[in-house]
Amino acid sequence: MEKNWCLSMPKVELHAHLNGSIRVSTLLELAKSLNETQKDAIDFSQVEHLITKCDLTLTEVFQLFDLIHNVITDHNTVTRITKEVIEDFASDNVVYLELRTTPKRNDSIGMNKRSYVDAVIEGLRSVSSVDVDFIPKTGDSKFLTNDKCNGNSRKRIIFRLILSIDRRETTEAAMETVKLALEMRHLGVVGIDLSGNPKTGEWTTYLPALKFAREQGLNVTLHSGEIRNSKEIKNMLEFHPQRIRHACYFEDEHWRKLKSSKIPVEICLTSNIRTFSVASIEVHHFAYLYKAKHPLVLCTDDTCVFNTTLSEEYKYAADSFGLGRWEMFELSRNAVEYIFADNGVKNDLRKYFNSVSKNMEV
Ligand SMILES: CNc1ncnc2c1ncn2[C@@H]1O[C@H](COP(=O)(O)O)[C@@H](O)[C@H]1O
Ligand SMILES: [Zn+2]
Repeated sequence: MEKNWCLSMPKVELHAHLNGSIRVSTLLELAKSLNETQKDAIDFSQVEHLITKCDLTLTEVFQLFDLIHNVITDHNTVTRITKEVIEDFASDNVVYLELRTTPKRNDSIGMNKRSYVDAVIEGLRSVSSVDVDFIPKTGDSKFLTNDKCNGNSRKRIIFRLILSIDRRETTEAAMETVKLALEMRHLGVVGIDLSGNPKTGEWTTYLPALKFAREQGLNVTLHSGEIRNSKEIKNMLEFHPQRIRHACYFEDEHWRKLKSSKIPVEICLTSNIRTFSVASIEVHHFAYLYKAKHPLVLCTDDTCVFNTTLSEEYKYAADSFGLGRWEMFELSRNAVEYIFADNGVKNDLRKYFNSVSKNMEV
């Protein structure tokens, strides 16, 4: 058996935040240079400290996000980190990537939500080491079949974007994000996410925007159950989003509702363990849901913040729950059923996974 089969296996990533997935070397380089030019703008030693810390409380995770956001302030940097994040996922053999990011404003440099997302799209266009398929097409694209050009086959990745609403935002700002997502559907925006510090704000603030998104045919995914909040979890499940993330603090009533609803769960093992949202890997709900054959997708959340990759998440699950190469391949293949891209992309991916499945049998 190949040594690093989790790496060579094709994978589908459905839950990764752009700014949380910035390359560590890039973050340190940018933070250092900002610290040298504007001493008061950032505390470099704090970035270094948090980035190398093994366990981070949720409060520290959100402190780190604030530091990252202090560094990533202009369009060119947004473009650069997007390009690098895609290159990194492609090297990890991710063949379909749904990246999410919160559109931001920075009035001092004329950045608005639209220009922020334009800078992300510019990042997709600027990737040269792999082919990035982000424009939705009609019909079968056969995108993942190897295109032999002068004897060289190029690596390809299918990419779709989800726009996030941060729990610090207002109803109006959330609505602006949804309208932007609708305007940018032709550029591969497929859904809306509600994320941000779970200790902040009320999710009902965003209900009008989330309902509007759904009415207009956008997919919705919610961060739910990252902290104990029984009423919010119950109401989120009743909203019936297309996917849900975390599910750490679910109670019996929530599990029953989740299982009968068949809402797929985006599972980020390292993120849950490192933030103490789950006490230990032995009691992680992955095992419970996997046994119940509930729809599941393994994801990274924030590769930079949690110092992980999708291959490492696969290895972690395989080692922790005694799953073999074929079971992990099936987990990856099943994720195709829960992507937000259209049926054309789904069919392409199904065919692709079928074509490589014989290499995965032990
Ligand atoms: C650890 N678990 C988590 N729980 C909740 N929200 C999270 C998160 N990890 C990331 N984010 C959300 O994603 C933003 C960073 O990426 P973008 O600036 O949008 O690209 C964070 O500020 C937070 O709102
Ligand atoms: Zn997340």
